[in-house]
Amino acid sequence: MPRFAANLSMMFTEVPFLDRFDAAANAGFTAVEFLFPYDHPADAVGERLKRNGLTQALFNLPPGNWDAGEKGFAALPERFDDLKRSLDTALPYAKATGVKRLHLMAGIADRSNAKAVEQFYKSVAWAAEFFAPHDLDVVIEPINSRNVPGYFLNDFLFARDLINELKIPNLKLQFDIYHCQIIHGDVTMRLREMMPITGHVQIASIPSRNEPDGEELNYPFLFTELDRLGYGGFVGCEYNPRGKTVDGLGWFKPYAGAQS
Ligand SMILES: O=C(O)C(=O)CO
Repeated sequence: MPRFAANLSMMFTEVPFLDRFDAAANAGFTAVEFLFPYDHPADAVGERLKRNGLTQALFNLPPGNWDAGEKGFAALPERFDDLKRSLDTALPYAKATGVKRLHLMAGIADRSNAKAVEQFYKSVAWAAEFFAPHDLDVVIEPINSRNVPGYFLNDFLFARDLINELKIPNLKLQFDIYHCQIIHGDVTMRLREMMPITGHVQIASIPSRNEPDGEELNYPFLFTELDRLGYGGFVGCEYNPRGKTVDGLGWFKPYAGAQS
């Protein structure tokens, strides 16, 4: 049965960030993920996690100025120094939370620009090698162009080829089923193909990005498929609740008893 991680950047936003750990644990989650913890001291984040007996499944490396539209630097040659600094910033948070994987964001850049492609390969390899001695994986995630216009990494096949080409053991794919369905469709066949390189999975309904309980995809089927494929990682609930977070957890009830 999949082990679900509540995404605390999108779920439980009824309460302040640090209180969302308590809320997720009270709702039956044993793991959490979020986008960025950097507004809070690493120790405070680690303390909330441990107090609630939660596992940190994932978080993102610093993206630059998110509110100004920055979405990471990995494909931006002129921001390589910022990228290197972002790895140092994330490390204390990784240590405080015990997380085992970090999402490296690509940034807004044109994939037909050879310099951006070259820089992305370089940054990805640099980050993976930086984190390897700390027993941390780096994951890269294709994101659909409707949610993030201009995002460099908007193609699962490009990500797959890069991972297979670089052959860096701690470099993996973040397979967000929501993005895959919007970009390519044929989600089950792509999960089957890409499972060997997948380090993290995320979910949301399509097209609304709400609870995974209806709309375009049959999630109970996909959860069984993840089990059948032997996926032992986390399934991040990266969705915007339609109303109050707890009111939308009907989909989670059949799985809540088996989350330890
Ligand atoms: O936008 C997304 O899907 C993300 O996971 C950003 O990290």
